[in-house]
Amino acid sequence: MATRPARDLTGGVDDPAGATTGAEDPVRQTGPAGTATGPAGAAAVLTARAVRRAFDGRPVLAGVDLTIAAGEVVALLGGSGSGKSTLLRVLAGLDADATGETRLRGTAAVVFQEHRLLPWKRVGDNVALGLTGPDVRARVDRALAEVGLADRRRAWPAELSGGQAQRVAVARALVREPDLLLLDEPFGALDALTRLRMQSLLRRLRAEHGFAALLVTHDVEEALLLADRILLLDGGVIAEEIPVDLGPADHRAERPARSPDQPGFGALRRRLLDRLGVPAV
Ligand SMILES: Nc1ncnc2c1ncn2[C@@H]1O[C@H](COP(=O)(O)OP(=O)(O)OP(=O)(O)O)[C@@H](O)[C@H]1O
Repeated sequence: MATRPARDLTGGVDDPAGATTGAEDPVRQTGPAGTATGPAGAAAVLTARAVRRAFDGRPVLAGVDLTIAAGEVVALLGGSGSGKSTLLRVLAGLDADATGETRLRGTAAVVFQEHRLLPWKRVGDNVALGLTGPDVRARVDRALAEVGLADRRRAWPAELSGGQAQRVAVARALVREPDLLLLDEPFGALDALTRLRMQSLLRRLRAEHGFAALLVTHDVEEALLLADRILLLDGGVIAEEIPVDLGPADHRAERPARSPDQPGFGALRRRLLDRLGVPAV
């Protein structure tokens, strides 16, 4: 039984700028989230219950439950093939074959590891895809300025570096003023320095816009620096929930408020790596 989703999911796979979930989607998507609350007592921006997905009869998601509070940054960790991307696609409304229930309050936008820009459209037109209204140009300009690319509106995607293209992908998500950003390894393909810059950009944008985020990452350190909470996906379920008890991530700060050198960081890092089966070196 499907209900019409009260959500506007954009930046998706099939239509990078305008993917909205269909009414036929068997994941029951309802909204608004009503009285559901997240762990901190804040209203939930996303609630998922009993999400299941199998491929060729093999269950990958076997009853995932999760809640993300408004403004909360949650990292999703798990071994390779544990189903992180599958879960993110389901939550984004991009998987018609999953079952369960998701509730989104507001708007979500997705950023993938690959920028997924349309090569035949200029940067500004990529960001504007699917938007309507008299102020589209102004919104696009603002979003590009926020990611530091105000001067690249008329560039072609092929003229951009990997990091710049990923910034455009972030602008394309941002311009939709999302309540929730779904990030699937968004910096995974970037070199280490660019990755740090993108993490810093994400922190600044999060501070300015207050969106919640679900960040799929392989990088335990990235999760510990950015997230309020870490979810571990294992055996098709959220096997563990780890509050990041290292002080607030404070996304407003110029520099990361947390550091790998601070007390407790190493122990938490080791615990997560152990949990992921990564041997100590
Ligand atoms: N379209 C598909 N058809 C068949 N199997 C799939 C499909 N998509 C994902 N799978 C399988 O589901 C499992 C989970 O894949 P998924 O990409 O969600 O894992 P992941 O945790 O994101 O992995 P990684 O960390 O390596 O990116 C894998 O075994 C994968 O082969």
